[in-house]
Amino acid sequence: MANDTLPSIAILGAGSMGGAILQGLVRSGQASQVTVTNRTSAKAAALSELTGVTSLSLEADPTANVTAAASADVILVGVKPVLVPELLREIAPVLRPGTVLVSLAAGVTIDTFEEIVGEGIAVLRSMPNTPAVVGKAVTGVSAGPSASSAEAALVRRLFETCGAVIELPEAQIDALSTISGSGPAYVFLLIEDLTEAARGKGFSDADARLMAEQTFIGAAALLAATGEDPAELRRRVTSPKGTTERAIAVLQGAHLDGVFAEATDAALARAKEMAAGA
Ligand SMILES: NC(=O)C1=CN([C@@H]2O[C@H](COP(=O)(O)OP(=O)(O)OC[C@H]3O[C@@H](n4cnc5c(N)ncnc54)[C@H](O)[C@@H]3O)[C@@H](O)[C@H]2O)C=CC1
Ligand SMILES: O=C(O)[C@@H]1CCC=N1
Repeated sequence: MANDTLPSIAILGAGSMGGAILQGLVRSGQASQVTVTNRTSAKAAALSELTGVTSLSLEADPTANVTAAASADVILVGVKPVLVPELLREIAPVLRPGTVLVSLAAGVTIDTFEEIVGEGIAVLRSMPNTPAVVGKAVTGVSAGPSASSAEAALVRRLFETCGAVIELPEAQIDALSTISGSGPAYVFLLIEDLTEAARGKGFSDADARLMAEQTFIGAAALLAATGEDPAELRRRVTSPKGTTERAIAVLQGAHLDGVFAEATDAALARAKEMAAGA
């Protein structure tokens, strides 16, 4: 329905994250017009097959970012954090009053955006994650002082095409990033390590992958379908005096909770370094 379609969108730097959002958006059927940019023509070609997507490369057209930004109502900035200021300086001259500018970048503040693009442009900061590809992202969104509540609602709607949205103050977005932004990588690491444990018990690569991966997929689907507390679902696997109990004791003895606290603290410290320009 026309009312459900989103205004025109540009994704500048449609790599792992920008490309995941692109796929979620296209999958939702709510994107009317999306233009994406990448450095190389090969990357651009890979995205040009998607319905309703115009895919440009800097290799073929060095003004691609300016072209894409000039035609969009909402611009997602998906380049690496270190490249953000240069990209903003490049597009600033073609931004129109009412353009909504959304950062995907870790550790780049709304202040940095506003300083470069000036007044009249609504700036919001987001922290999505790659399950956006399948519409199962978690995205944190912080609206800057320049963004109206209608603009914040529009950005929320855009990210809801890719999954769940949490609105939060900018002061908390780096902390959210350490959980859900980076989180898929933690899950994949656990899957890799469980697969390795299966290989170590003599299973073929194919069987080891199947048993580890399908266990994660099945457990996540069970959690989603039942809405039960994970601790309760764990209890249902852990028979008293049984085998799981021994394995859980080892994992808890290794202080997995402390390891996660330490890992997420390290990610948070890195976000602060990045915001300071390191
Ligand atoms: N990968 C992830 O899971 C997440 C990444 N982010 C943020 O997303 C941003 C991008 O990260 P990734 O997607 O992982 O990196 P990536 O390297 O996969 O994607 C960046 C893309 O930008 C393109 N690019 C480089 N220079 C460009 C330019 N001047 N103009 C247009 N395109 C250009 C490259 O072709 C590349 O495809 C970062 O700021 C990161 O902090 C945020 C949340 C999660
Ligand atoms: O690793 C990074 O810096 C980005 C932000 C969260 C996930 N990937």
